[in-house]
Amino acid sequence: MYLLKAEHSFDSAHFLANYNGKCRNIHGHRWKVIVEVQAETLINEGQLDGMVVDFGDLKKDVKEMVDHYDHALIIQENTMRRETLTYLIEDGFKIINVAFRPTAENFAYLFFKTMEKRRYNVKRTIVYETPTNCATYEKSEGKICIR
Ligand SMILES: Nc1nc2c(c(=O)[nH]1)N=C([C@H](O)[C@H](O)COP(=O)(O)OP(=O)(O)OP(=O)(O)O)CN2
Ligand SMILES: [Zn+2]
Repeated sequence: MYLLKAEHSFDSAHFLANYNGKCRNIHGHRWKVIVEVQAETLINEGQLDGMVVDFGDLKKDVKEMVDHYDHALIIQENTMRRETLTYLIEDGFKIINVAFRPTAENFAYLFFKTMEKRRYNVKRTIVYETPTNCATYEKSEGKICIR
């Protein structure tokens, strides 16, 4: 099995609503995202001969995906007063509403699914929220139950 990795980072702020601790406050991270794609065989012709996928294409797609969140305030829907949100938007802040709690786990899942939609055979995605905290999402091996 061949495994390729691409990595990109973005800076953004978030907060965890209904969290009993310091992370309930708006705070920022440099999020590091690692995407691993896999293949059993290599392409054996043309420009991509000997490759799973061109690193350049993979890196470009990972960058494009994460750049959307760069220098934004990421807010879970309905966790901020409508007026506050309106003022922030009116004052020109980059706000991204998400339907999920913005945890490393949920971002790992989101990035996994996004890369799958882009037709990559994704093995796993890893999201570092801090240099030492990361969450991984990976396809679990299908279990066959024989009775
Ligand atoms: N399983 C998860 N737990 C937490 C998440 C998460 O995404 N998944 N996120 C947070 C907060 O966003 C927080 O920013 C990170 O927590 P923490 O480890 O406290 O980060 P610090 O680097 O600030 O820790 P210090 O050791 O105090 O420096 C919380 N939990
Ligand atoms: Zn955080």
